Amino acid sequence: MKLLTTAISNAGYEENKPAIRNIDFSIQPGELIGLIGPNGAGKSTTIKSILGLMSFMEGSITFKKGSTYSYVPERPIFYDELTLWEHLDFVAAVEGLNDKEYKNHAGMLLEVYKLSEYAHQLPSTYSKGMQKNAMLILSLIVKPSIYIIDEPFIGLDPNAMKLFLASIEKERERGAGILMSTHVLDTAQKVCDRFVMVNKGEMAAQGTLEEIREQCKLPNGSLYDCFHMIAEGAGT
Ligand SMILES: Nc1ncnc2c1ncn2[C@@H]1O[C@H](COP(=O)(O)OP(=O)(O)OP(=O)(O)O)[C@@H](O)[C@H]1O
Repeated sequence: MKLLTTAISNAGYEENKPAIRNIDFSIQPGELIGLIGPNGAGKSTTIKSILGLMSFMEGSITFKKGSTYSYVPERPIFYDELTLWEHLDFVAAVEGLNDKEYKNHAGMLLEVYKLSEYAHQLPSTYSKGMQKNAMLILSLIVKPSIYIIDEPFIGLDPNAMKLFLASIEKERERGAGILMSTHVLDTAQKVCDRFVMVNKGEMAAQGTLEEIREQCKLPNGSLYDCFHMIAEGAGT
């Protein structure tokens, strides 16, 4: 039972100028997939294709019937004039969440992420890490089937990183599937079930670390070694 299947023949920003080609993978319930690749490889373009934001795309993106998703962008985006609680109320209204349930859930998340005392302030007054956590809370209260998370680790202190990993672990146990793009390879190696490695707009390797190692012919390599092999076309 797949939550999401991508079969992107090509996608780009201008007609007949594909930025990515042949990106085919799927996400199962409870899986955490790492989308890995050097700068400019096509990770964001892959995410934009899944979100239906590319002007030019051939192929298909198939969500399991009834699936919902939350997208967590790398750089948080907020409404200038709404406090965090007002953002939470807004998301709850749009998603039709049960009032009492979401308020309890949001209160608990604000407590965990140490944002309770800031919840009635504008997120624009928060630090970068606080903004990132606020954005995450807004996605968590929806309890979607799928999370699409762009570079979650940048700007998080070690404690916030631990909290983030605990939150996504809980969501996986609930059966959510997660696609996460990141450059933080040592953490990705520890937490992801499978990887999709893109390079120069194409899928260079995919699978478990074991499968990626085989595809890169680096039987004992780390994810970083495999990344380096693919990005530079070099050995370890
Ligand atoms: N808005 C845009 N208009 C035109 N070309 C773009 C645009 N955004 C990205 N590209 C091109 O698409 C290709 C893939 O870029 P993409 O942003 O998907 O890479 P990425 O893997 O997310 O990189 P990074 O790790 O640096 O964020 C690059 O050649 C880039 O120049």
